[in-house]
This record gives sequence, C-alpha cells and structure tokens, in this order.
Amino acid sequence: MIEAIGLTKRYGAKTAVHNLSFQVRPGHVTGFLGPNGSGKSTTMRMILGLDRPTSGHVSVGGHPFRALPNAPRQVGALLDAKAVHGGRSARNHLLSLAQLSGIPATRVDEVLGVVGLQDVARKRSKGFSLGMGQRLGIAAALLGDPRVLLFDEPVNGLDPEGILWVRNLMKQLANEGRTVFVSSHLMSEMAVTADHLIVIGRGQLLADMSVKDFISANSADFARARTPDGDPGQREKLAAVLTEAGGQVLTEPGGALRITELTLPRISDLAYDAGVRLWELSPHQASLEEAYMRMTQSAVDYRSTADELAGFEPPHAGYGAGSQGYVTPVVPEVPQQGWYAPPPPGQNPYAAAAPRAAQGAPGAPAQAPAPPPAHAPAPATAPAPATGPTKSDTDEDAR
Ligand SMILES: Nc1ncnc2c1ncn2[C@@H]1O[C@H](COP(=O)(O)OP(=O)(O)OP(=O)(O)O)[C@@H](O)[C@H]1O
Repeated sequence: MIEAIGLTKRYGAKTAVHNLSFQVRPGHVTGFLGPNGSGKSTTMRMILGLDRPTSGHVSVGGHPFRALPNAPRQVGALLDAKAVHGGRSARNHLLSLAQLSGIPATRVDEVLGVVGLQDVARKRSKGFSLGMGQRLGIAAALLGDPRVLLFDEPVNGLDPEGILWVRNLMKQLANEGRTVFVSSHLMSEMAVTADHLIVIGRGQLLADMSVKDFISANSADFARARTPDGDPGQREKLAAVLTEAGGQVLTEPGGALRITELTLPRISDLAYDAGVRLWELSPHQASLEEAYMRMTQSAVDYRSTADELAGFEPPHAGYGAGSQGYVTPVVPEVPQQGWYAPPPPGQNPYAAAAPRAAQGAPGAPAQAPAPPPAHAPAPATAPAPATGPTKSDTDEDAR
C-alpha cells in the first residue's frame, strides 16, 4: 500500500503539491488523474524518494521509499520511458538494472517476453519507437517482480493494440494482489482500466473514490429528443410542454432537445399528449471524460485562447410554462471539451458566481455559468493557485 499524509512540495514560490493525503490499496488499479501541471509526477517522484517533501510524508508498505530494504524488488516504476542509455541494447539496459539489484539474468529475458520485445532485445534502444520505449520502461518496472507498481502515462505513444495490452497487464497485476498506481490523461482508457481514482487539481486532492462513484457524483445524465427536421414549431411546442412539466430543456446546435429532470417514459407521454412526433428519444449517459472535465475545469492551468468553453446557458426568463415562440438556449454538441451538464433546478452551485460570459469570453452566452468550484474541502492554509506563478514563472525561479 502507498500512503501519503499531508504531502506538500514547494519549488521556490511554486506549490506543486499541497497537503495531499491518500492511500493506494493493493488489489486495485488506482488511476491518478489531474490536468497538466497539477502535481502528479511530483507526487510520484516523492513516493519514489526522488524528491523530498517540503512537509508531510509518504510511505510504501509502511516505510519511506529510501528506508525500504532492496527497494527495486518491492517497488517498480515507469516515470520517463526516455530515461535509458540509447547506446545500450534493450537487454543490456535491463541487465545493468538487474545487476544493481541482484536480480538474475533469467528474469531479464522473462520480462522482455512479457512486454513483447524479445525479438529486438539485442537492438540499441536509441532506434526504438515511442511505443517500444514505453514497453522497455514497463519491462524495467516489472524486473524485480515488485508488489507495488507506479506508471506515469504508460500508454503514451502506444498503438491501440499496445494500449489494450497495457490495460490487461495493469488489471492482471492488480488481480495478483499488487498495488497499481497509474497516471493518464486518456479518460476513455482509465474508465475501463481503473477501479479507483485519485484526482488532483493544482496540487490538491479533488476526489478519492471509485470510478463509478466519481462519474455519478460529477455528471448529470440527460435525454435527447428530436422532432421532425424542418418543423421547428413541433420542437418549440415540445420544449414548452416539457418545461411546463418541470423539465430543464436546452437546444443542441443540431436542433435536438437535451432534457434533464424528466424520465424517458414521461417525455414520451408528454410528447404523445401534445401531439408531437418524435424522431429520436434516447438516454445519454455521462462518460468519465465528461465527469472529469466537469470536476477539473476550474483547476486547468493551460488553456488555448481559442477554447471558449462557453458551457451551458440556463433557461432564460422567456422559457417558462406555457410560453411559445421563444429562442431556445443553444448548447454545444457532446462530447466537447469544457462541456458539463446543467445542475438540477435549485441546486445550481454557480448561481452566485460571476458568469463566465460576463468576464468577457467572446461569443459566450450571456448567462453561461462560471466553472464549478473544486469539490475538495479547501484547506485552511491552501496555497493560492489561481494567483500563483505560472509554469514559466516557476521555471525562471528554478534557474
Ligand atoms: N523541478 C521543478 N522545479 C520547479 N517547478 C517544478 C519542478 N517540477 C515540477 N514543477 C512544477 O510543479 C507543478 C507540477 O508539475 P508536475 O510535473 O508534477 O505536474 P503533472 O501533473 O505531472 O503534469 P503533466 O500532466 O503535464 O505531466 C508544475 O507547475 C511544474 O512546473
């Protein structure tokens, strides 16, 4: 098990990790998620004793990494697949690591087979593709047959077959009772690989829960209804009926209605009673990616100026019961970066916040909600990430 308690790391004025406490348990694949620069690699380096915490501590199997007897046989890690001597063959690279830890050469050939590099074992690694380098890094992590494994972006550069292989490998390692801690930005992959998630933003814990709970806590499902094309009157009629019945209705750019707060059978009945034909009535279940975007969008440091992140516009005043002929609010297509579903009526946590559009996002709807607040309780002595130095400031500090 990996246990972090109050883990904090500062680089000069930059707080990379702040007061992070979590446990990574054996027998599960635990995903480690967070936007760029949120502190994942720094946390992993502290777990592996490569960086010293400014305060707090982290242990593996009850000991700080540096106090572990024969650590390479207890903990294996892939942090940077490029950190190899390119002039050495894959086999010689692994052999040198094995010799340092008293691991027999037979194990080198074994792991080369596990990662599928047996045919190129005697080739210099500088000629390796990104995916082959990842496989070599994974082989190095497996060398000591460790009980605890850390992988920083293990599927980086792998082709679909390689990604599937890593997925199955992670699951198999966890099924063998090992502790598997893996960071990734590939949400679709995490959704099918991880059992548990630790999510951080700006160095602070945002969530520590199962994938299932994370999705249900951070997303809202909705129904999509489409009336016959070329007959906007039907759509307007349906929108009014659904709103009158307590639904929240938004219009997608393609003309479909996105509805929350009403079940599919209820929408169907209301449409039938109103004499509106439906060409589509379908459920939309939130994905891990949507849930993740919704939770972390306020903790993203680096964002393109072209990314307007307009979000949703809540129903405006003219969209009330019985009103006809209004302009329906338009929402982005799904999936879209920055998308998140509307909260139920009366539970809008952004209602009091300054609307994003009012802050000058060009082209944003007038009432677009501000980004959601971080879900973790704000520590009393939290750093001020929003006003803190940017990555480049910190680089300057570090020089
Ligand atoms: N050695 C260092 N000196 C100064 N600042 C650093 C150092 N290492 C990391 N940082 C800063 O700490 C913050 C966290 O970086 P870290 O690499 O841990 O994030 P990350 O979540 O792994 O990011 P990514 O997903 O992009 O790999 C960043 O702002 C980074 O610039």
